[in-house]
Amino acid sequence: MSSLNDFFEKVITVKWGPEKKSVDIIDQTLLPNTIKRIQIRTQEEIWEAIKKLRVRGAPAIGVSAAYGMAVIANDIPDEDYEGFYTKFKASKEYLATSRPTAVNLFWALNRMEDTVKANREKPVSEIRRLLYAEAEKIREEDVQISRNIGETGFRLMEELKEDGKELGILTHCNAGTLCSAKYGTATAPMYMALEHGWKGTDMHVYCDETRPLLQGARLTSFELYNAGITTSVQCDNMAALLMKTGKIKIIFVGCDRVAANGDAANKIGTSALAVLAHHYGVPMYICAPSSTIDMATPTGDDIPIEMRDPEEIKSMWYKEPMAPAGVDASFNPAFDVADHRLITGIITEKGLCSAPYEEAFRKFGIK
Ligand SMILES: CSC[C@H]1O[C@H](OP(=O)(O)O)[C@H](O)[C@@H]1O
Repeated sequence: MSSLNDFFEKVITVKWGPEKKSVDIIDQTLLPNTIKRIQIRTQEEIWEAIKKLRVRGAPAIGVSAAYGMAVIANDIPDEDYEGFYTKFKASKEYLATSRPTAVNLFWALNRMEDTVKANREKPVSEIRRLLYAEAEKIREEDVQISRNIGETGFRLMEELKEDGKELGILTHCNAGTLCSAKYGTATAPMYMALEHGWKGTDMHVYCDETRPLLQGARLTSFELYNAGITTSVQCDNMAALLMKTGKIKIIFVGCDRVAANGDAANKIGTSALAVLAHHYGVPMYICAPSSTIDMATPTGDDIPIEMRDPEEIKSMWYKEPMAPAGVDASFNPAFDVADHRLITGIITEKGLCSAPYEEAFRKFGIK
């Protein structure tokens, strides 16, 4: 699978910049037409990259925040612990304000801070080294987490595959390599299918374009096409007819935060997909690294939903604003919550969770 790994290398979301003094990310706002890598170093540059979705997707936000804290810590001049930690914590709390929904951001930042606090007796120079190591550990863990999720998802695909027919799969937004360290979450089953010998034509991935920022059309179809997987894009409002006409046999989506009861926050439109999938009897799976499951959040009603600039609806991707001057876009929530009662299963790296979800999470040791 060298060509696929070559592609993954080309679009790797987060890696060290020169001499590890910056974070090198692919600027996803320019994809698919321009593949441009940028180096970010200061807390302001890292905050802006997350806020503007130059790097995006819960796992990738976590990894980039971890890498970001390592390079920020490297630039803190203080050699005394108190001075170093004070500046470190201020930067950590600043990065935590970049986006509110993806719990991976906070989980990764806390894990970096824990690394500092656990080694307070060591020289600051050693703490800086340990922060780089912890960031790389978070990244390496994400690769294996994706593979585990992918293997479980692939087994579900195998159960549905009919000889000689392409398996119709629907995705929403981008939960692919561009939202993670390598294999993604919702796309990991497709990538594992290729590793298990499936041909790209054994499946057909229908990518919701995913208004307003078009992560599906711009990013997921870009990934899957380059992986040689049959893929097409459709308007979000076409998913119902695809399900009604039997084209979709399974749905895989990512998530930004899963509540303890299994309610899953994901890109806006996911809750509608869950209602449609339940109505048409199409199995729908949330692909969720356990770091995205937040047992401290009881239900989906408690998940903070990021409200973005409504201008993204009116003028993004249009030569001219789509609505008459003076007509404002009403609101622009970046996420909504799929009701746990409509979700067929939640695929974690520890295994497939079925309802009742809180019980299933606890059985897998998810705290
Ligand atoms: C598995 S993370 C992918 C998840 O993140 C996306 O949001 P955004 O592009 O705004 O970062 C979307 O919700 C994806 O499903």
